[in-house]
Amino acid sequence: MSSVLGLKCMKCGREYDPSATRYVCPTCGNDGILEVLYDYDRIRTVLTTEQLENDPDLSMWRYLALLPVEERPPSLTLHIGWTPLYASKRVGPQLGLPHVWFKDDGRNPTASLKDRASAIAIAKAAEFGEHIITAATTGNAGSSLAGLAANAGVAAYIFAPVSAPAGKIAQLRVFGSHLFLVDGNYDQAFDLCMDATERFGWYNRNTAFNPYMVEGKKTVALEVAEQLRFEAPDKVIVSVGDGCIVSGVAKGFRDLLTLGLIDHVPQLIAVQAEGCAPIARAVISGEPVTYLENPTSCADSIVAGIPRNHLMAVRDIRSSGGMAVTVSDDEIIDAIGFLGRNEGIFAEPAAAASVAALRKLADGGDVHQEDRIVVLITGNGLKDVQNALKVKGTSMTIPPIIDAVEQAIADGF
Ligand SMILES: Cc1ncc(COP(=O)(O)O)c(C=O)c1O
Ligand SMILES: N[C@@H](CCOP(=O)(O)O)C(=O)O
Repeated sequence: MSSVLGLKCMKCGREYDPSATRYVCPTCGNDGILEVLYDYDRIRTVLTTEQLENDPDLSMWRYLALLPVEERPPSLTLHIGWTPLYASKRVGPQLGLPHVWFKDDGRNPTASLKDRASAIAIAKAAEFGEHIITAATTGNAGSSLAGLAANAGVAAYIFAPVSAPAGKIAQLRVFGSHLFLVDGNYDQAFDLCMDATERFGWYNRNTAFNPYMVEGKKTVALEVAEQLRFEAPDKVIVSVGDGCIVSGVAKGFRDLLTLGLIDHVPQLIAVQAEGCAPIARAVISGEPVTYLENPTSCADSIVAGIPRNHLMAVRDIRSSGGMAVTVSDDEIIDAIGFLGRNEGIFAEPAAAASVAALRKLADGGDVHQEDRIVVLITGNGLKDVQNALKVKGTSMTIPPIIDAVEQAIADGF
């Protein structure tokens, strides 16, 4: 049985019955993003540390009591969540930070954190009796929905910019989605997807518009807390595009605080690329978000000039006592190699942006030796090999002759 009490508009505060309202606040429109309200008194009786310790289900569904679904969708058998939280072996120590962890969400079935939200989309579509689900995407949300839809046996209609990285487009094709490659950017693909949804009546997974996506994304925070034995970290570094993951992380920690399972919400450090930083700039300046018409960055996943969840994201970053950082494309590419060769973790550019931020914060004295810091690795590097190849590695081309190897080694290779 779901513990959802209702949906509350973050703008006007009106509350709605989830059986009558599916998406945004009917009064405030698209700015009226709805937040899911829970019966925490009931959840407190079923979600305890003892219950979790004895739960053999090592996936996101171990937190079912804190999710807005009736049941784990029987049709969805892919393993989602409970991704590794690695204590940093060399990156943290090299930066003078002995307490750093990487949460490797690239280990999800379609290789990004987005699977957590898509799983909830599959579950809600089943509850509503919908068989076609749609999403706009820079590549990850769409390939995630496509993969999970293929597993669950429902259809996915996806709108992605034609410039999306080849690995993500390959996933979208392989998973059999109905793929519209939009000759425009992500923001335009989003608007088109919304128009199409209205015309064709599909179930809409789109960020912010669908109030349940944040709930799926929050499971990453629930896992981090449990993996740290409910000693919440001091800081969590999150790369930000539309601002839905960062709000999910905030919601997850807030839920645990309300349940008395942790004693504080970590400071959220939002990271954006210099070429697309509307949320970061708003957090830094204290001004409202200004949209960008031509955002650019190699970190395609966080290129959202019109961040759809900005109101909630800015609120959540500020109320956590957090901050925002911007990083350049060069710093991002460099961070892919820094993380890869020091930890053996392969991050796509948007995910490596968090590592670039950690480095910048350490260099600037904005994080400290005693800080317990979790860095979210939100997507796997194999999704974007073209950018990964910009990392300077140690390779040389040789003829297939042993003497060539000997010579190379003698030369110090
Ligand atoms: C790998 C990766 N990192 C970070 C983000 C940013 O998430 P959000 O758009 O919810 O801020 C995304 C997608 O949006 C992503 O795919
Ligand atoms: N960058 C995102 C855009 C939308 O993601 P969502 O999960 O917030 O809908 C992507 O990965 O496609």
